[in-house]
Amino acid sequence: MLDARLQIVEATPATAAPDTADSVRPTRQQAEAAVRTLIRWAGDRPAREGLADTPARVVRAYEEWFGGYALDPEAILGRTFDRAGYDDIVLLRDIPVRSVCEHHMAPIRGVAHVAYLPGERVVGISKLARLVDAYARRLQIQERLTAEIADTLQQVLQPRGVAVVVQATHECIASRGIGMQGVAMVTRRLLGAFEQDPARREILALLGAGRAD
Ligand SMILES: Nc1nc2c(ncn2[C@@H]2O[C@H](COP(=O)(O)OP(=O)(O)OP(=O)(O)O)[C@@H](O)[C@H]2O)c(=O)[nH]1
Ligand SMILES: [Zn+2]
Repeated sequence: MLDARLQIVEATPATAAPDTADSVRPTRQQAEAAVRTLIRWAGDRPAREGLADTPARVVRAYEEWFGGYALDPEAILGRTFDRAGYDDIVLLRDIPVRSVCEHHMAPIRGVAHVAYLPGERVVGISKLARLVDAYARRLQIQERLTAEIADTLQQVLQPRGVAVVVQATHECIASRGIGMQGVAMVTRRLLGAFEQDPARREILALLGAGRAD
């Protein structure tokens, strides 16, 4: 039974319109039609009363969950300030991470800790949280999310060092597949001065997560 349904679904791409090309953004109407398809795939009827407005809601929700594509992470770090004589670690802890795994399109939830050792300039601390959010609200794997946050901060601000740790749970592990709750994934990227002791040891002690030793 399941195989028969799969065959039907797989047969349709032959009739797909050219506007399904990879780089072309569908219209809102097309996106809503795709949601109706998924509702039918789930086994329900998009026309029933309770689901009538669901495709429009889901499409609006996607604009929030995937709002990161419309943001320019480098521009977020555009305004900087003189470091005012401060030259030690700046750390923003427990920045909420709300992302979506690119393998299952299931939620990734957790926190990011973002630290840097200032060069000449510092950045407004809210911008570190905005930077995390701009990359999180895309289809991601945690490794890329971590690397993108660190690399952008290093490239734009050019501090003496950058450290990013992300700790998150993946709904695709918790509610399907292996079905294990409470499993956390920890990723980190240490750049510049944080690549070597003593700065490496200090930042890992401060972060208390993702330690190598
Ligand atoms: N490295 C990495 N893997 C991830 C991330 N999010 C989800 N995954 C994993 O991506 C993998 C995809 O593996 P596949 O074998 O192609 O997919 P699957 O059959 O659904 O795998 P299972 O989840 O084991 O049932 C799974 O092992 C997921 O746990 C992530 O951020 N980073
Ligand atoms: Zn997944």
